[in-house]
Amino acid sequence: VHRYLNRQKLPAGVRPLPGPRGIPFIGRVHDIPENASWLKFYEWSKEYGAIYQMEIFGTVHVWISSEKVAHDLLSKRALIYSDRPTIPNLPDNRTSGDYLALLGRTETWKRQRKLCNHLMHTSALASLHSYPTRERDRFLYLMGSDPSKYLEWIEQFTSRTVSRLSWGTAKPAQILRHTTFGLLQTISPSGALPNIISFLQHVPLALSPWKKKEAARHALEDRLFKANIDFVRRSLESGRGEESFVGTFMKSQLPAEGKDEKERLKWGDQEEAMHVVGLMAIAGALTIGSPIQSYILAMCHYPEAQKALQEEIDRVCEGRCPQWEDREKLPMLRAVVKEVIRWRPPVPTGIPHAIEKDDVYEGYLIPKGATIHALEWGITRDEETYPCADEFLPARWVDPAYPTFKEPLTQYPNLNGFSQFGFGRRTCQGIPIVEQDLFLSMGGMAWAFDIRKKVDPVTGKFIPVHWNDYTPLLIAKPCKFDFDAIPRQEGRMEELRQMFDSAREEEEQQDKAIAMDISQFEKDLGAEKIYRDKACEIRYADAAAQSDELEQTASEGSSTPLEPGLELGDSSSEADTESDFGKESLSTRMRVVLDGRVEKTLGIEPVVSVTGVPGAWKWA
Ligand code: HEM
Repeated sequence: VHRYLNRQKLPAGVRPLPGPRGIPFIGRVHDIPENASWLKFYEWSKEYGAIYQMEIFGTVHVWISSEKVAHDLLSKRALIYSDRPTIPNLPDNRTSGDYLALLGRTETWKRQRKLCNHLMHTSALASLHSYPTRERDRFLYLMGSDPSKYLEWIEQFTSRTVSRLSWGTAKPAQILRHTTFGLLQTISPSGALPNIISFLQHVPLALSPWKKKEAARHALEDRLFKANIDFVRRSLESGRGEESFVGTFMKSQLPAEGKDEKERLKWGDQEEAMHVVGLMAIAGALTIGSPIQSYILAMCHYPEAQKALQEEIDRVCEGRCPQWEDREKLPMLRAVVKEVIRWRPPVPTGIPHAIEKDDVYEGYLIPKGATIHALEWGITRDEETYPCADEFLPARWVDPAYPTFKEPLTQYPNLNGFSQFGFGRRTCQGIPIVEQDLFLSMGGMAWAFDIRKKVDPVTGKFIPVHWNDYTPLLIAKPCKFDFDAIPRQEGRMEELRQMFDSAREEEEQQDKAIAMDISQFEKDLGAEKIYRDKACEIRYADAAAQSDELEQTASEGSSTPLEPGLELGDSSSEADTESDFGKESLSTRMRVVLDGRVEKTLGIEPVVSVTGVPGAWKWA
């Protein structure tokens, strides 16, 4: 009926957009695959064109697979294309002010966007950039110690870095991971049924498993953000705290001589800053792991690209690990960063916009209220802009033979204005963080390791690595695969260990000055999860110190002494990664090993008593 009435209203010469015809009422929901839906949307673009529409449960969805069309509409006509659709599983997303990226085009959104921009530029680029470097140093050593746990190390790297940037401490990182991956499920089309069958949003709380789960998750997130704000306030009062986004906000609120009162209060109140910084932390914890994982996947399939990158790093850095200050001299590293994002877009279906008024584009009607998707996957497959689009080809950014080449190479390629960060007034505000985290982590891995497919010890052949199996949520990440990360030179692990130790010492010094107490969250996640981060660190540091001994004991079989340290149950090592979120089976097995004997098998309670407050851990 909706379609029929709309057709009656079309002015002369205006047609509805082409697209796959749907079944009455449900539309086209039946043949959207649960996995890699972007491939299906892209396939339809081949049939119906760079802009087409389809209906799902009465809502018109418009899919755009061309950068030009996306710019024509989302950037040039931003006045009417900058709203966000309602997310059925989070129906107050447009008004509540909790998540800036999901807010409708309201005054709250405008104010929050300005604050986010202000915080990013006043603090991230100035004094905070030692955090990503320190966390990168820590990450490289953990990767080298046990590459099979790469998902855990990457998630620790991204969530710890963004926690430190946001609140000046890495302590909230584990809980942030937990609440953030829950939010991703809440908002993803394939994460919760009401997002597809939208009338399910009207099921009352008492009967809706999705609403109950989201309410519990949100309550935990709220407590975490309040505790973080409280910690930053105490840090500032004590004069011993570290720099952070929230710290920058609080300082801007302080009255000072000569400071105009209107200027002082223009960024909104503390509650609002809490949500803006919270969203920045959520975005950082959610997204940056995707390209880091895709980098490893690319290196498994393109060893020659890895060689070219290593050649540049070795030549420019003369044997040392690349630093952020080297960026002008490392165009190939910047090209690899950009190409990873193009090759495997982290947000392949884009974050949808909503249109506020009927519009006509090249004779086609785009109806008011439609959900508009810039299909990032499709945009990156455009052969005119990206010849051999399916290939991982960093040279396209630094070789004049390709259409994407741009000079000067001291500045380009970079991520500013890249289609993969969206369009118009809603473009991503996290690019400075993304650029730095990826430059440091990918550059560090290329310097430290040869990444390659694992060799099967029986057949002597490479174990196959998938080409394009990705997780189905809004932020897509490669499904787990096996690979080797082999230190490139003798002594490199020792160098990594020293970098790790110095990062850890620095953090311990900071914690000694003032540490955040996260014990109030033990009952929410279990102490094991919260403190695992610290425990892994100690275990791996100890393990490396005795690497010779370890090699020996491994060859001697099970009767040999165990190495000292804290052992975590196998399933716990990845229990909090995105793919495992929501599974209730948390391993609580922890063993303390001293003098080669199991001293104690610990559950949640004893762990607390052994570790004490985080930061006060002492290995006896
Ligand atoms: C690889 C990492 C990332 C990718 C690929 C990415 C991509 C995107 C995309 C596609 C959008 C939607 C743009 C649109 O609607 O047109 C977006 C929005 C946003 N991103 Fe990112 N992002 C990343 C990391 C980050 C980080 C680390 C932050 C931290 C500050 C961040 C903050 C934001 C914000 C605040 C918005 C919402 C802007 C608005 O709605 O007004 N992003 N991002």
